[in-house]
Amino acid sequence: MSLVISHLARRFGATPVLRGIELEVRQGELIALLGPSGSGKTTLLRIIAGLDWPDAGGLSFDGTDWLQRSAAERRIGFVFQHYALFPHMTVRDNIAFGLTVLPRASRPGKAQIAATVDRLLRFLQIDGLADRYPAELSGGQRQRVALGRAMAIEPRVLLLDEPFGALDAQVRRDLRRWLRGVHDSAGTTTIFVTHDQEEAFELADRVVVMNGGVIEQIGQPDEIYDHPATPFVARFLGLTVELPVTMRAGRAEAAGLDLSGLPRRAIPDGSATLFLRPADIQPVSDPAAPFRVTEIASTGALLRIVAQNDAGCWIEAEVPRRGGRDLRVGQRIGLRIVAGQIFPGGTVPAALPAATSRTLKETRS
Ligand SMILES: Nc1ncnc2c1ncn2[C@@H]1O[C@H](COP(=O)(O)OP(=O)(O)OP(=O)(O)O)[C@@H](O)[C@H]1O
Repeated sequence: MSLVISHLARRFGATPVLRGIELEVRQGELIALLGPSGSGKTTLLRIIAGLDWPDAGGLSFDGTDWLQRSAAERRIGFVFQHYALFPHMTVRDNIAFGLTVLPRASRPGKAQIAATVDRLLRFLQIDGLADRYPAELSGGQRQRVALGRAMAIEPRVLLLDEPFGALDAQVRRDLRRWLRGVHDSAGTTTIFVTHDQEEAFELADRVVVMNGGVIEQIGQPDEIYDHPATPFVARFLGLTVELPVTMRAGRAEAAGLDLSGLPRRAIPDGSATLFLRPADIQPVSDPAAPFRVTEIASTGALLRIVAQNDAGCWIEAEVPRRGGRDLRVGQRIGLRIVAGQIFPGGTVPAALPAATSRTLKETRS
């Protein structure tokens, strides 16, 4: 029983917002749609819910064409960032709502609805709140109730649009763990939208990275984190240092950098760009090296090391505080690169000397 999205396209006026989306979500999976603002995540979710319609493409569930089915017929549970619980109803009545408005033929009896709500209240660990009104709840408690309300109708697919977006960091973390537990025990198929990487990576079985209405990459969190498929995904996931390198027989080379730790890549000879995280750069004391430490700053557990070469270009590395204790401003260092992703072609301005680097921050400013 999977949800299959094929060649889906949607435009608003002349602006394409979804461009050929292909995605299959398996029964019981928890999928995160991750991407910057405006990448089309909510539009995709609304189309799945039956609240909006594509201009082209298909959407089916368990072999049934959902584009021929109304929102109600699809039996979707939807939780929004600011879920408007009914203020004049208790938590219990809010959760029961979806069941009480079902068509008479499929509506359970009163006693059955009460039993379902009781079960959900216990399951979601909010039974102590059953008789409160929404105004008497914290933001996190409200979102738990909102999820209860969405789950009461036993949805085929549960859709969550930035459900924890308005909550503070600690509550978000607690709710994430809680949601993962709820998802696993209930066995629902869940798709949630977020622009928070940490949330997507901690929660999801698979992450779908979107940008400008297309899917840039689909994969398990580790797979995407370690092997971003495109420069966009690399930058989005924090590989913010971009170095021009030259490929020779699958190996990257750049003067002043030790790239021998990187595995061989099937990339044609010629210019390429190495993307990496500041933590992937290890400074090594070397009096003959072209880089000199210009700045050492503490960010708490980490030291941020800025080094500049004789051509005046700089690179930023992050090392654990203990590992960087012997570094001094003015010292010459070699830079050993321990991980990174290489894409063919140069994305750093060609005017930069080949042996140098800048962080994206500088490149963009
Ligand atoms: N009803 C509409 N009419 C016109 N343009 C729209 C409409 N709905 C969305 N858009 C545009 O479509 C694009 C994608 O919007 P969408 O809400 O799907 O993005 P998103 O990735 O969910 O962004 P966010 O994280 O900010 O919610 C945006 O540029 C938005 O302005």
